Amino acid sequence: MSTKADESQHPKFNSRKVTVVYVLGGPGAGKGTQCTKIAKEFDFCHLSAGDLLRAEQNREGSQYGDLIRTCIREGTIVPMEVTIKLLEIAMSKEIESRTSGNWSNGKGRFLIDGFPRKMDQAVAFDETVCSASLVIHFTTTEDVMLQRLKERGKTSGREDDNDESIKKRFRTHIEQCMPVIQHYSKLGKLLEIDCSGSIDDVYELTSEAIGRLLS
Ligand SMILES: Nc1ncnc2c1ncn2[C@@H]1O[C@H](COP(=O)(O)OP(=O)(O)O)[C@@H](O)[C@H]1O
Ligand SMILES: O=c1ccn([C@@H]2O[C@H](COP(=O)(O)OP(=O)(O)O)[C@@H](O)[C@H]2O)c(=O)[nH]1
Ligand SMILES: [Mg+2]
Repeated sequence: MSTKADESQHPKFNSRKVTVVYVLGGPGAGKGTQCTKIAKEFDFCHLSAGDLLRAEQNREGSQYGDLIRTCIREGTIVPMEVTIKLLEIAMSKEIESRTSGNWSNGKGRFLIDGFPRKMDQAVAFDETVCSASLVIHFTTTEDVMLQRLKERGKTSGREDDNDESIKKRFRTHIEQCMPVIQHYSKLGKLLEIDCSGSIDDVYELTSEAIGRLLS
């Protein structure tokens, strides 16, 4: 994978054709869980930035494997060029592969889960790939997130679902991700959803918001 900038006109996807929803929230808030459900009901493509990074980390021949592994373990943010390129490639592939229904004529709907987590990524993605239509922020306490991560850690096999990494990820969320959330709040694109309740309760609120966006 090369991160060399291409020379096409920016942004790559027109936000009137391609609907992008960023899904943010602290580690363990339930972003992935809600995105999976929304993608099924509303014909969105769910792209988890973390999953794309983990796949790139494990890809034979990747020049970014060690960098990604270190960032994930330390709970820091991988340089934006890497993550943006992975997302852009995944979006292009999905649009090319779908030719009917909501996706005809190069249209598309994407839930971008766990991205952008830092201001530089937010500005660069909006300007060069696609401007987000909506930003969902799942909010709850660190205690709730910690319990969920501990439970997930029993089976996830993730190198960052341990006490030390979790502490660092909480700090990164406050220091790097909260400014992104404030940025979208100022732009009037932010929707905060309390995710303290059950998966079904949170889904009810989330699906209502997506329904409004698409209506
Ligand atoms: N509303 C909820 N109530 C209880 N557990 C939840 C809820 N949402 C998600 N979980 C569980 O918490 C863990 C973290 O959820 P996940 O979707 O992976 O969060 P994130 O992607 O934000 O880190 C998973 O084990 C998931 O099954
Ligand atoms: O845009 C992103 C998204 C994720 N990550 C890294 O990937 C890790 C795991 O992200 P993921 O979204 O999978 O974690 P979750 O919040 O779902 O637990 C983060 O802590 C970061 O180190 C990153 O660098 N940039
Ligand atoms: Mg996740």
